[in-house]
Amino acid sequence: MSSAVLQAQDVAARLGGVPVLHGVSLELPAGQWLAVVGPNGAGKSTLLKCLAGLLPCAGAVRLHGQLLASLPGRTRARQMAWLGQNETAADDLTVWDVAMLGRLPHQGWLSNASDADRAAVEQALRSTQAWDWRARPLGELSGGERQRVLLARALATQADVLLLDEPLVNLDPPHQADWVALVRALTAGGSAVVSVLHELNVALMADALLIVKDGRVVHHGPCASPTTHRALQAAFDWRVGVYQVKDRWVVLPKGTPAERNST
Ligand SMILES: Nc1ncnc2c1ncn2[C@@H]1O[C@H](COP(=O)(O)OP(=O)(O)OP(=O)(O)O)[C@@H](O)[C@H]1O
Repeated sequence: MSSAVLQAQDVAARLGGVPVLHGVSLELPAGQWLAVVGPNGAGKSTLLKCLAGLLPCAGAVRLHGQLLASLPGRTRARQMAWLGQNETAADDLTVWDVAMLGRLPHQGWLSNASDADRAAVEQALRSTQAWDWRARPLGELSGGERQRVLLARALATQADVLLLDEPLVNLDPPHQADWVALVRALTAGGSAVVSVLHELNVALMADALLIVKDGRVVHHGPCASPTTHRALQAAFDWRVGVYQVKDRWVVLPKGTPAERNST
């Protein structure tokens, strides 16, 4: 029996009748941060939606060992939180109410929010520094502020698996750093996080990198491994370089053919 909190076996998906994901398998242990990277159109968001059970797919996805398809919707929503790409949310809802949406899987039909719900929402809003805006309508916020509120909604669920599609969109560098610290705190507490990221420098701070290209996993390995770095450069047609700066790995675009030919 696998100890993975999330497991995908031979997952394949079609969009508009076109196959876009082919035979993806992965295992995510508790306490791990997995970054999913790859070129535009590679199938990263499609994979994340399949893992979340938001898109019909072939193969099997298991959450805590149970087939996702066999889990009641509320159970699944309590165990797995979701932040989608370009999410729309009702702009006239207050920040507080948007974050409270993350508590819906915990609430009874038509029942009021409990003390536990309110405490979870406060903690989530404070952890993304969105607490001060709690009475403001979502529609009044900037792109980055809005993203932090939507992240708080996912955190308020207190799920132990978080699936986040481009969570850093619109976040300035200090808030990207805060996001990394938040993810580290979550994984230290035993949660597992899967994040689709275009910010490769941040992705290389994860525990493991899943590189997707043309709908297939071309590499899955530790972020510090030279094999992973080579696979990352290959996935981007050697148009990026991976360099060590102090104790970090950074990725830089290679502009000219001469740069591309250099190591
Ligand atoms: N409704 C659709 N019908 C056909 N193809 C689609 C449809 N929606 C998406 N696709 C295609 O599926 C592929 C995978 O899309 P997906 O959004 O998963 O890629 P991605 O890796 O997340 O891309 P990006 O980095 O640009 O966000 C793309 O080639 C996209 O054009």
